[in-house]
Amino acid sequence: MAYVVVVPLLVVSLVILYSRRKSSRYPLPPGPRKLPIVENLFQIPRGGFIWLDYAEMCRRYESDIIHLSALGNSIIVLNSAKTVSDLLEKRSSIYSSRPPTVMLGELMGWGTTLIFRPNDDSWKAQRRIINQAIPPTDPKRFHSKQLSATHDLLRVLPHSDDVMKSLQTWAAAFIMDVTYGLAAGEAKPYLPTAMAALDSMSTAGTPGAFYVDQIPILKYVPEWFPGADFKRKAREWSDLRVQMTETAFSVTKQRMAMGTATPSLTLAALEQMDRNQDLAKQEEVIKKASVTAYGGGSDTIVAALGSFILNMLMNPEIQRKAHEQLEQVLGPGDLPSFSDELSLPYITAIAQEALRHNPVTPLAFPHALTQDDIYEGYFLPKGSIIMPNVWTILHNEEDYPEPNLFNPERFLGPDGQISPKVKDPATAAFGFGRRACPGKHIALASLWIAVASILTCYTIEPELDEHGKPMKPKAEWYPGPTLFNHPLPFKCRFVPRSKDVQASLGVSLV
Ligand code: HEM
Repeated sequence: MAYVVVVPLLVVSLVILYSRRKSSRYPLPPGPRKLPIVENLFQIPRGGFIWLDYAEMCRRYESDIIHLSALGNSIIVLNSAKTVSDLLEKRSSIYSSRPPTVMLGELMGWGTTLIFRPNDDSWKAQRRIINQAIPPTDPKRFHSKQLSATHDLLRVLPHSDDVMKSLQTWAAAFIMDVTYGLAAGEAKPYLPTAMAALDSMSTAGTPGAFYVDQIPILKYVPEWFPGADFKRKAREWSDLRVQMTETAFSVTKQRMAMGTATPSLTLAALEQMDRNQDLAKQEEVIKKASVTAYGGGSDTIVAALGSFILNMLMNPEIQRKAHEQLEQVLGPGDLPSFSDELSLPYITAIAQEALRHNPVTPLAFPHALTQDDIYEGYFLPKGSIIMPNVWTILHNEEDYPEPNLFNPERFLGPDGQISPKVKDPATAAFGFGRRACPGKHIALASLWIAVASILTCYTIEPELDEHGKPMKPKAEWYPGPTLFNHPLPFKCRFVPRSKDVQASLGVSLV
Protein backbone atom coordinates (compact mmCIF):
# COMPACT_ATOMS: atom_id res chain seq x y z
CA MET A 1 0.00 0.00 0.00
CA ALA A 2 2.79 2.39 0.98
CA TYR A 3 4.33 1.87 -2.47
CA VAL A 4 1.26 3.47 -4.05
CA VAL A 5 2.35 6.71 -2.39
CA VAL A 6 6.11 6.27 -2.25
CA VAL A 7 6.78 5.40 -5.88
CA PRO A 8 4.94 8.36 -7.52
CA LEU A 9 6.43 10.75 -4.96
CA LEU A 10 9.87 9.37 -5.68
CA VAL A 11 9.45 9.82 -9.42
CA VAL A 12 8.15 13.40 -9.06
CA SER A 13 10.97 14.29 -6.64
CA LEU A 14 13.58 12.81 -8.98
CA VAL A 15 12.36 14.74 -12.00
CA ILE A 16 12.25 18.03 -10.02
CA LEU A 17 15.68 17.50 -8.53
CA TYR A 18 17.23 16.42 -11.83
CA SER A 19 15.89 19.48 -13.63
CA ARG A 20 17.30 21.78 -10.91
CA ARG A 21 20.84 20.47 -11.24
CA LYS A 22 23.47 23.15 -11.62
CA SER A 23 26.20 23.09 -14.21
CA SER A 24 29.60 24.74 -14.45
CA ARG A 25 32.33 25.11 -17.04
CA TYR A 26 34.52 23.01 -14.75
CA PRO A 27 33.86 19.26 -14.64
CA LEU A 28 32.69 17.48 -11.53
CA PRO A 29 35.30 15.19 -9.92
CA PRO A 30 35.43 11.70 -11.47
CA GLY A 31 33.11 8.96 -10.27
CA PRO A 32 30.71 6.28 -11.48
CA ARG A 33 28.83 7.20 -14.66
CA LYS A 34 25.59 9.03 -13.92
CA LEU A 35 22.43 7.58 -15.48
CA PRO A 36 19.62 9.88 -16.63
CA ILE A 37 17.34 10.99 -13.74
CA VAL A 38 18.47 8.38 -11.15
CA GLU A 39 22.15 9.33 -11.61
CA ASN A 40 24.19 7.22 -9.11
CA LEU A 41 21.23 6.07 -7.03
CA PHE A 42 22.22 2.42 -7.37
CA GLN A 43 25.96 2.94 -6.95
CA ILE A 44 25.96 4.76 -3.63
CA PRO A 45 27.23 2.24 -1.07
CA ARG A 46 24.50 1.58 1.51
CA GLY A 47 25.49 -1.49 3.46
CA GLY A 48 28.62 -3.17 4.77
CA PHE A 49 31.87 -1.34 5.26
CA ILE A 50 31.03 1.63 3.06
CA TRP A 51 34.43 3.30 3.63
CA LEU A 52 36.06 0.34 1.86
CA ASP A 53 33.62 0.69 -1.05
CA TYR A 54 34.47 4.38 -1.38
CA ALA A 55 38.21 3.60 -1.18
CA GLU A 56 37.78 1.03 -3.97
CA MET A 57 35.86 3.58 -6.09
CA CYS A 58 38.70 6.09 -5.65
CA ARG A 59 41.18 3.43 -6.81
CA ARG A 60 38.99 2.59 -9.81
CA TYR A 61 38.73 6.24 -10.89
CA GLU A 62 42.36 6.92 -9.93
CA SER A 63 41.42 9.99 -7.95
CA ASP A 64 41.54 11.06 -4.31
CA ILE A 65 38.38 13.02 -4.83
CA ILE A 66 35.27 11.48 -6.37
CA HIS A 67 31.71 12.61 -6.96
CA LEU A 68 28.38 10.81 -6.85
CA SER A 69 24.89 12.18 -6.97
CA ALA A 70 21.34 10.98 -6.54
CA LEU A 71 17.99 12.31 -5.39
CA GLY A 72 19.29 15.86 -5.35
CA ASN A 73 22.25 15.03 -3.13
CA SER A 74 25.75 15.63 -4.36
CA ILE A 75 28.31 13.51 -2.49
CA ILE A 76 32.04 14.20 -2.57
CA VAL A 77 34.41 11.65 -1.07
CA LEU A 78 37.88 12.83 -0.01
CA ASN A 79 40.25 9.92 0.08
CA SER A 80 43.59 11.37 1.20
CA ALA A 81 45.10 13.48 3.97
CA LYS A 82 46.00 16.09 1.33
CA THR A 83 42.46 16.64 -0.02
CA VAL A 84 41.07 16.68 3.52
CA SER A 85 43.66 19.21 4.65
CA ASP A 86 43.23 21.38 1.51
CA LEU A 87 39.45 21.53 1.81
CA LEU A 88 38.16 20.71 5.32
CA GLU A 89 41.04 22.50 7.06
CA LYS A 90 42.43 25.22 4.81
CA ARG A 91 38.95 26.15 3.46
CA SER A 92 37.18 25.35 6.71
CA SER A 93 34.99 28.47 6.51
CA ILE A 94 32.94 26.93 3.67
CA TYR A 95 33.35 23.20 4.48
CA SER A 96 32.07 23.18 8.07
CA SER A 97 28.33 22.86 7.81
CA ARG A 98 26.23 19.70 8.17
CA PRO A 99 23.83 18.21 5.65
CA PRO A 100 20.18 18.40 6.72
CA THR A 101 18.53 15.15 7.82
CA VAL A 102 14.76 14.80 7.85
CA MET A 103 14.21 11.79 10.15
CA LEU A 104 16.90 12.57 12.71
CA GLY A 105 17.14 16.33 12.38
CA GLU A 106 13.58 17.48 11.71
CA LEU A 107 11.21 14.74 12.88
CA MET A 108 13.20 13.61 15.92
CA GLY A 109 14.43 17.10 16.76
CA TRP A 110 18.18 16.37 16.93
CA GLY A 111 18.80 18.97 14.20
CA THR A 112 19.03 21.76 16.77
CA THR A 113 21.87 20.10 18.67
CA LEU A 114 25.55 20.85 18.14
CA ILE A 115 26.69 17.86 16.13
CA PHE A 116 23.87 18.04 13.54
CA ARG A 117 23.54 21.82 13.44
CA PRO A 118 24.56 23.70 10.28
CA ASN A 119 27.42 26.17 10.61
CA ASP A 120 25.27 28.95 12.11
CA ASP A 121 25.06 31.13 15.25
CA SER A 122 23.37 28.39 17.28
CA TRP A 123 26.19 25.96 16.42
CA LYS A 124 28.79 28.61 17.31
CA ALA A 125 27.11 29.30 20.67
CA GLN A 126 26.96 25.59 21.57
CA ARG A 127 30.50 24.96 20.41
CA ARG A 128 31.72 27.94 22.52
CA ILE A 129 30.05 26.42 25.59
CA ILE A 130 31.83 23.09 25.06
CA ASN A 131 35.19 24.73 24.38
CA GLN A 132 34.91 26.77 27.59
CA ALA A 133 33.58 23.92 29.73
CA ILE A 134 36.08 21.26 28.63
CA PRO A 135 39.05 23.28 27.36
CA PRO A 136 41.92 21.25 25.88
CA THR A 137 44.21 23.62 27.78
CA ASP A 138 43.06 22.04 31.06
CA PRO A 139 43.43 18.29 30.37
CA LYS A 140 43.56 17.45 34.08
CA ARG A 141 40.06 18.75 34.83
CA PHE A 142 38.50 15.29 34.63
CA HIS A 143 41.48 13.12 35.57
CA SER A 144 40.07 12.05 38.94
CA LYS A 145 36.72 11.08 37.37
CA GLN A 146 38.55 9.21 34.60
CA LEU A 147 40.68 7.35 37.12
CA SER A 148 37.82 6.29 39.34
CA ALA A 149 35.68 5.30 36.33
CA THR A 150 38.56 3.16 35.05
CA HIS A 151 38.80 1.40 38.42
CA ASP A 152 35.05 0.70 38.22
CA LEU A 153 35.62 -0.82 34.80
CA LEU A 154 38.44 -3.02 36.12
CA ARG A 155 36.02 -4.45 38.70
CA VAL A 156 33.31 -5.12 36.08
CA LEU A 157 35.33 -6.75 33.28
CA PRO A 158 36.23 -10.12 34.83
CA HIS A 159 32.55 -10.80 35.55
CA SER A 160 31.32 -9.81 32.11
CA ASP A 161 29.99 -12.37 29.64
CA ASP A 162 29.40 -9.69 26.97
CA VAL A 163 32.34 -7.31 26.83
CA MET A 164 30.74 -4.81 24.43
CA LYS A 165 27.56 -4.61 26.54
CA SER A 166 29.58 -4.07 29.73
CA LEU A 167 31.62 -1.35 28.04
CA GLN A 168 28.45 0.34 26.85
CA THR A 169 26.86 0.44 30.31
CA TRP A 170 30.12 1.58 31.88
CA ALA A 171 30.78 4.33 29.27
CA ALA A 172 27.20 5.62 29.57
CA ALA A 173 27.72 6.09 33.32
CA PHE A 174 31.20 7.57 32.93
CA ILE A 175 30.17 10.16 30.32
CA MET A 176 27.10 10.98 32.43
CA ASP A 177 29.55 11.89 35.22
CA VAL A 178 31.77 14.01 32.93
CA THR A 179 28.78 15.75 31.35
CA TYR A 180 26.41 16.17 34.30
CA GLY A 181 28.47 15.31 37.39
CA LEU A 182 26.35 12.28 38.30
CA ALA A 183 28.49 9.51 39.75
CA ALA A 184 27.90 5.91 38.60
CA GLY A 185 25.32 5.01 41.29
CA GLU A 186 23.42 8.32 40.93
CA ALA A 187 23.30 8.08 37.14
CA LYS A 188 21.59 4.67 37.15
CA PRO A 189 17.96 5.89 36.91
CA TYR A 190 18.80 8.07 33.90
CA LEU A 191 20.84 5.55 31.93
CA PRO A 192 18.05 3.45 30.32
CA THR A 193 16.47 6.54 28.71
CA ALA A 194 19.82 7.99 27.67
CA MET A 195 20.96 4.69 26.16
CA ALA A 196 17.62 4.18 24.36
CA ALA A 197 17.81 7.74 22.99
CA LEU A 198 21.33 7.11 21.67
CA ASP A 199 20.24 3.81 20.14
CA SER A 200 17.37 5.51 18.35
CA MET A 201 19.77 8.23 17.17
CA SER A 202 22.17 5.75 15.68
CA THR A 203 19.33 3.77 14.04
CA ALA A 204 17.84 6.89 12.48
CA GLY A 205 21.29 8.21 11.49
CA THR A 206 22.17 5.05 9.57
CA PRO A 207 22.45 6.00 5.90
CA GLY A 208 19.43 4.79 3.93
CA ALA A 209 17.50 3.66 7.02
CA PHE A 210 14.38 5.77 6.30
CA TYR A 211 12.77 6.66 2.95
CA VAL A 212 11.83 10.06 4.32
CA ASP A 213 15.48 11.15 4.14
CA GLN A 214 15.47 10.48 0.41
CA ILE A 215 11.94 11.75 -0.21
CA PRO A 216 11.49 14.63 2.28
CA ILE A 217 7.91 15.27 1.15
CA LEU A 218 6.96 12.07 3.03
CA LYS A 219 7.34 13.95 6.31
CA TYR A 220 3.84 15.37 5.72
CA VAL A 221 2.23 11.90 5.63
CA PRO A 222 0.07 11.53 8.78
CA GLU A 223 1.03 8.99 11.42
CA TRP A 224 -2.09 6.85 10.86
CA PHE A 225 -1.37 6.43 7.15
CA PRO A 226 -0.46 2.84 6.14
CA GLY A 227 3.32 2.52 5.96
CA ALA A 228 3.90 5.71 7.95
CA ASP A 229 5.25 3.83 10.94
CA PHE A 230 8.37 6.03 10.78
CA LYS A 231 6.24 8.97 11.99
CA ARG A 232 5.23 7.08 15.16
CA LYS A 233 8.84 6.05 15.72
CA ALA A 234 10.02 9.64 15.17
CA ARG A 235 7.55 10.90 17.80
CA GLU A 236 8.55 8.28 20.39
CA TRP A 237 12.24 8.81 19.70
CA SER A 238 11.82 12.56 19.94
CA ASP A 239 10.25 12.04 23.39
CA LEU A 240 13.35 10.08 24.42
CA ARG A 241 15.53 12.95 23.22
CA VAL A 242 13.54 15.46 25.26
CA GLN A 243 13.71 13.32 28.41
CA MET A 244 17.43 12.74 27.91
CA THR A 245 18.04 16.46 27.40
CA GLU A 246 15.96 17.68 30.34
CA THR A 247 16.30 15.25 33.25
CA ALA A 248 20.03 15.06 33.98
CA PHE A 249 20.37 18.77 33.22
CA SER A 250 17.74 19.69 35.82
CA VAL A 251 19.48 17.54 38.47
CA THR A 252 22.79 19.36 37.84
CA LYS A 253 21.01 22.70 38.03
CA GLN A 254 19.31 21.83 41.33
CA ARG A 255 22.58 20.58 42.80
CA MET A 256 24.34 23.74 41.72
CA ALA A 257 21.69 25.77 43.55
CA MET A 258 22.20 23.63 46.68
CA GLY A 259 26.00 23.80 46.36
CA THR A 260 26.32 20.01 46.04
CA ALA A 261 27.17 19.68 42.33
CA THR A 262 30.46 17.98 41.42
CA PRO A 263 32.60 19.26 38.50
CA SER A 264 31.08 18.59 35.10
CA LEU A 265 30.73 20.11 31.66
CA THR A 266 27.19 21.30 32.44
CA LEU A 267 28.17 22.80 35.81
CA ALA A 268 31.12 24.66 34.24
CA ALA A 269 28.81 26.01 31.53
CA LEU A 270 26.11 27.07 34.04
CA GLU A 271 28.74 28.84 36.15
CA GLN A 272 30.06 30.68 33.12
CA MET A 273 26.63 32.08 32.11
CA ASP A 274 26.46 35.84 31.61
CA ARG A 275 24.09 37.01 34.41
CA ASN A 276 23.31 40.19 32.43
CA GLN A 277 21.91 38.24 29.48
CA ASP A 278 18.76 36.16 29.05
CA LEU A 279 19.41 33.18 31.38
CA ALA A 280 16.67 30.91 30.00
CA LYS A 281 18.06 31.31 26.50
CA GLN A 282 21.57 30.51 27.69
CA GLU A 283 20.29 27.42 29.52
CA GLU A 284 18.67 26.16 26.31
CA VAL A 285 22.04 26.43 24.55
CA ILE A 286 23.79 24.61 27.43
CA LYS A 287 21.22 21.79 27.37
CA LYS A 288 21.80 21.18 23.68
CA ALA A 289 25.58 21.35 23.98
CA SER A 290 25.57 18.99 26.98
CA VAL A 291 23.31 16.39 25.41
CA THR A 292 25.56 16.35 22.32
CA ALA A 293 28.67 15.90 24.42
CA TYR A 294 26.96 12.97 26.15
CA GLY A 295 25.94 11.49 22.77
CA GLY A 296 29.31 12.17 21.14
CA GLY A 297 31.30 10.70 24.00
CA SER A 298 29.74 7.39 24.99
CA ASP A 299 29.44 5.10 21.94
CA THR A 300 32.74 6.35 20.52
CA ILE A 301 34.69 5.39 23.65
CA VAL A 302 32.94 1.99 23.69
CA ALA A 303 34.03 1.35 20.10
CA ALA A 304 37.65 2.41 20.77
CA LEU A 305 37.96 0.26 23.90
CA GLY A 306 36.18 -2.68 22.26
CA SER A 307 38.68 -2.50 19.40
CA PHE A 308 41.59 -2.41 21.85
CA ILE A 309 40.37 -5.44 23.86
CA LEU A 310 39.62 -7.49 20.75
CA ASN A 311 43.04 -6.70 19.27
CA MET A 312 44.73 -7.72 22.52
CA LEU A 313 42.83 -11.00 22.45
CA MET A 314 44.14 -11.62 18.93
CA ASN A 315 47.72 -10.59 19.82
CA PRO A 316 49.08 -12.26 23.00
CA GLU A 317 52.65 -11.27 22.07
CA ILE A 318 51.73 -7.57 22.17
CA GLN A 319 50.16 -8.08 25.60
CA ARG A 320 53.36 -9.78 26.78
CA LYS A 321 55.47 -6.78 25.69
CA ALA A 322 53.04 -4.37 27.35
CA HIS A 323 53.18 -6.37 30.59
CA GLU A 324 56.96 -6.26 30.46
CA GLN A 325 57.00 -2.45 30.23
CA LEU A 326 54.34 -2.06 32.93
CA GLU A 327 56.41 -4.25 35.29
CA GLN A 328 59.50 -2.11 34.67
CA VAL A 329 57.67 1.12 35.53
CA LEU A 330 55.08 0.23 38.20
CA GLY A 331 55.76 -1.30 41.59
CA PRO A 332 53.92 -4.48 42.72
CA GLY A 333 50.26 -3.69 43.31
CA ASP A 334 50.50 -0.22 41.72
CA LEU A 335 47.81 0.89 39.32
CA PRO A 336 48.91 3.30 36.59
CA SER A 337 48.17 7.02 36.83
CA PHE A 338 48.31 9.77 34.23
CA SER A 339 51.78 10.81 35.43
CA ASP A 340 53.14 7.46 34.17
CA GLU A 341 52.29 8.23 30.55
CA LEU A 342 55.77 9.36 29.43
CA SER A 343 57.36 6.26 30.99
CA LEU A 344 54.94 3.91 29.19
CA PRO A 345 55.40 4.61 25.45
CA TYR A 346 54.43 1.05 24.47
CA ILE A 347 51.02 1.57 26.12
CA THR A 348 50.59 4.88 24.27
CA ALA A 349 51.52 3.09 21.05
CA ILE A 350 48.85 0.42 21.68
CA ALA A 351 46.20 3.12 22.27
CA GLN A 352 47.27 4.92 19.06
CA GLU A 353 47.19 1.67 17.07
CA ALA A 354 43.68 0.89 18.38
CA LEU A 355 42.49 4.26 17.04
CA ARG A 356 44.29 3.77 13.70
CA HIS A 357 43.70 0.09 12.91
CA ASN A 358 39.92 0.24 13.29
CA PRO A 359 38.98 3.93 13.36
CA VAL A 360 35.77 4.52 15.33
CA THR A 361 34.32 6.88 12.72
CA PRO A 362 35.85 5.72 9.42
CA LEU A 363 34.06 8.47 7.49
CA ALA A 364 34.29 10.99 10.38
CA PHE A 365 30.95 12.74 10.24
CA PRO A 366 29.57 14.24 7.01
CA HIS A 367 30.37 17.91 6.44
CA ALA A 368 28.40 20.13 4.03
CA LEU A 369 29.77 22.70 1.58
CA THR A 370 28.10 26.12 1.88
CA GLN A 371 29.16 27.66 -1.44
CA ASP A 372 30.25 26.53 -4.91
CA ASP A 373 33.98 25.84 -5.01
CA ILE A 374 36.69 24.93 -7.51
CA TYR A 375 39.44 22.51 -6.50
CA GLU A 376 42.20 21.16 -8.73
CA GLY A 377 40.13 22.05 -11.79
CA TYR A 378 36.94 20.37 -10.51
CA PHE A 379 33.61 21.99 -9.72
CA LEU A 380 32.34 21.22 -6.23
CA PRO A 381 28.69 22.29 -5.95
CA LYS A 382 27.25 24.18 -2.98
CA GLY A 383 25.28 21.88 -0.68
CA SER A 384 27.48 18.84 -1.42
CA ILE A 385 27.83 16.28 1.34
CA ILE A 386 31.55 15.88 2.04
CA MET A 387 32.75 12.49 3.27
CA PRO A 388 36.37 12.39 4.45
CA ASN A 389 37.59 8.81 4.26
CA VAL A 390 39.41 8.52 7.60
CA TRP A 391 39.87 4.79 7.05
CA THR A 392 42.01 5.32 3.92
CA ILE A 393 44.01 8.09 5.58
CA LEU A 394 44.81 5.82 8.52
CA HIS A 395 45.54 2.86 6.23
CA ASN A 396 47.84 4.75 3.88
CA GLU A 397 50.85 2.50 3.21
CA GLU A 398 53.32 5.37 3.06
CA ASP A 399 52.44 6.61 6.53
CA TYR A 400 51.68 3.20 8.01
CA PRO A 401 53.44 0.30 6.21
CA GLU A 402 51.45 -2.96 6.26
CA PRO A 403 48.42 -1.01 7.43
CA ASN A 404 46.19 -4.04 8.07
CA LEU A 405 48.59 -5.37 10.68
CA PHE A 406 47.91 -4.40 14.32
CA ASN A 407 51.43 -3.27 15.16
CA PRO A 408 51.97 -0.70 17.95
CA GLU A 409 55.71 -0.71 17.28
CA ARG A 410 55.14 1.35 14.14
CA PHE A 411 54.80 4.36 16.46
CA LEU A 412 58.09 3.80 18.30
CA GLY A 413 61.51 5.10 17.34
CA PRO A 414 64.77 3.14 17.81
CA ASP A 415 64.96 4.49 21.39
CA GLY A 416 61.59 2.86 22.24
CA GLN A 417 59.92 6.29 22.61
CA ILE A 418 56.97 7.57 20.56
CA SER A 419 58.52 8.71 17.29
CA PRO A 420 57.63 12.22 16.10
CA LYS A 421 58.23 10.96 12.54
CA VAL A 422 55.10 8.79 12.51
CA LYS A 423 51.81 10.60 11.98
CA ASP A 424 49.67 10.57 15.12
CA PRO A 425 46.35 8.88 14.12
CA ALA A 426 44.49 11.39 16.31
CA THR A 427 45.08 13.93 13.52
CA ALA A 428 42.44 12.08 11.47
CA ALA A 429 40.48 9.94 13.96
CA PHE A 430 38.69 12.94 15.51
CA GLY A 431 37.56 14.74 12.38
CA PHE A 432 38.63 17.96 10.75
CA GLY A 433 38.64 21.73 10.65
CA ARG A 434 36.12 23.69 12.68
CA ARG A 435 34.01 20.58 13.27
CA ALA A 436 36.87 18.50 14.75
CA CYS A 437 35.87 16.69 17.93
CA PRO A 438 35.95 19.04 20.96
CA GLY A 439 36.15 16.03 23.31
CA LYS A 440 39.36 14.66 21.75
CA HIS A 441 41.57 15.31 24.80
CA ILE A 442 39.03 13.65 27.12
CA ALA A 443 38.71 10.68 24.77
CA LEU A 444 42.48 10.23 24.42
CA ALA A 445 43.10 10.44 28.17
CA SER A 446 40.22 8.04 28.91
CA LEU A 447 41.47 5.56 26.33
CA TRP A 448 45.07 5.74 27.56
CA ILE A 449 44.29 5.21 31.24
CA ALA A 450 41.89 2.36 30.43
CA VAL A 451 44.46 0.61 28.19
CA ALA A 452 47.21 0.99 30.79
CA SER A 453 44.99 -0.14 33.68
CA ILE A 454 43.41 -3.14 31.93
CA LEU A 455 46.83 -4.42 30.87
CA THR A 456 48.23 -3.86 34.36
CA CYS A 457 45.49 -5.96 35.94
CA TYR A 458 44.76 -8.62 33.36
CA THR A 459 45.87 -10.88 30.61
CA ILE A 460 43.08 -10.99 28.04
CA GLU A 461 42.62 -14.61 27.04
CA PRO A 462 40.24 -16.64 24.85
CA GLU A 463 37.06 -18.19 26.22
CA LEU A 464 37.30 -21.86 27.21
CA ASP A 465 35.13 -24.50 25.53
CA GLU A 466 33.19 -27.18 27.45
CA HIS A 467 36.41 -29.25 27.71
CA GLY A 468 38.31 -26.33 29.23
CA LYS A 469 40.29 -25.72 26.04
CA PRO A 470 40.84 -22.14 24.73
CA MET A 471 38.62 -21.38 21.74
CA LYS A 472 40.15 -19.71 18.68
CA PRO A 473 39.15 -16.02 18.91
CA LYS A 474 37.52 -14.34 15.90
CA ALA A 475 37.72 -10.62 15.10
CA GLU A 476 34.38 -9.63 13.57
CA TRP A 477 33.13 -6.11 13.02
CA TYR A 478 29.60 -4.80 12.81
CA PRO A 479 28.86 -4.93 9.08
CA GLY A 480 26.64 -1.86 9.06
CA PRO A 481 25.33 0.12 7.40
CA THR A 482 26.72 2.47 10.01
CA LEU A 483 28.90 5.51 10.54
CA PHE A 484 30.33 3.87 13.70
CA ASN A 485 32.84 1.07 13.40
CA HIS A 486 32.76 -1.32 16.32
CA PRO A 487 33.39 -5.01 17.02
CA LEU A 488 30.48 -7.45 17.09
CA PRO A 489 29.81 -8.89 20.57
CA PHE A 490 32.62 -11.23 21.58
CA LYS A 491 33.68 -13.24 24.59
CA CYS A 492 37.03 -13.37 26.34
CA ARG A 493 38.46 -13.87 29.82
CA PHE A 494 40.18 -11.22 31.93
CA VAL A 495 42.68 -13.27 33.90
CA PRO A 496 44.04 -11.32 36.92
CA ARG A 497 47.82 -10.92 36.81
CA SER A 498 48.51 -10.52 40.52
CA LYS A 499 46.93 -10.60 43.94
CA ASP A 500 48.63 -7.25 44.76
CA VAL A 501 46.50 -5.49 42.17
CA GLN A 502 43.35 -7.13 43.54
CA ALA A 503 44.25 -5.70 46.92
CA SER A 504 44.78 -2.21 45.42
CA LEU A 505 41.29 -2.31 43.93
CA GLY A 506 39.94 -3.58 47.22
CA VAL A 507 38.07 -6.48 45.60
CA SER A 508 38.43 -10.05 44.54
CA LEU A 509 38.67 -10.05 40.76
CA VAL A 510 37.80 -13.70 40.26
C1 HEM B 1 37.26 7.78 20.91
C2 HEM B 1 36.39 8.73 21.16
C3 HEM B 1 35.88 9.76 20.17
C4 HEM B 1 36.00 9.79 18.80
C5 HEM B 1 36.72 8.80 17.88
C6 HEM B 1 35.31 10.99 18.34
C7 HEM B 1 35.22 11.39 17.02
C8 HEM B 1 34.50 12.48 16.59
C9 HEM B 1 34.35 12.85 15.19
C10 HEM B 1 34.97 12.12 14.01
C11 HEM B 1 33.55 13.95 15.15
C12 HEM B 1 33.10 14.70 13.89
C13 HEM B 1 34.20 15.60 13.43
C14 HEM B 1 33.94 16.23 12.08
O1 HEM B 1 32.79 16.51 11.75
O2 HEM B 1 34.91 16.46 11.32
C15 HEM B 1 33.20 14.29 16.52
C16 HEM B 1 32.40 15.35 16.87
C17 HEM B 1 32.04 15.64 18.17
N1 HEM B 1 32.48 15.01 19.31
FE1 HEM B 1 33.73 13.41 19.39
N2 HEM B 1 34.79 11.65 19.43
C18 HEM B 1 35.12 10.94 20.56
C19 HEM B 1 34.82 11.29 21.87
C20 HEM B 1 34.14 12.42 22.26
C21 HEM B 1 33.93 12.84 23.63
C22 HEM B 1 34.49 12.11 24.87
C23 HEM B 1 33.16 13.98 23.60
C24 HEM B 1 32.66 14.85 24.72
C25 HEM B 1 32.99 14.80 25.97
C26 HEM B 1 32.88 14.26 22.20
C27 HEM B 1 32.11 15.30 21.74
C28 HEM B 1 31.91 15.61 20.41
C29 HEM B 1 31.04 16.71 19.95
C30 HEM B 1 30.23 17.64 20.83
C31 HEM B 1 31.13 16.73 18.55
C32 HEM B 1 30.41 17.66 17.58
C33 HEM B 1 31.31 18.77 17.09
C34 HEM B 1 30.66 19.65 16.04
O3 HEM B 1 29.82 19.20 15.26
O4 HEM B 1 31.03 20.84 15.99
N3 HEM B 1 33.50 13.30 21.42
N4 HEM B 1 33.80 13.38 17.36
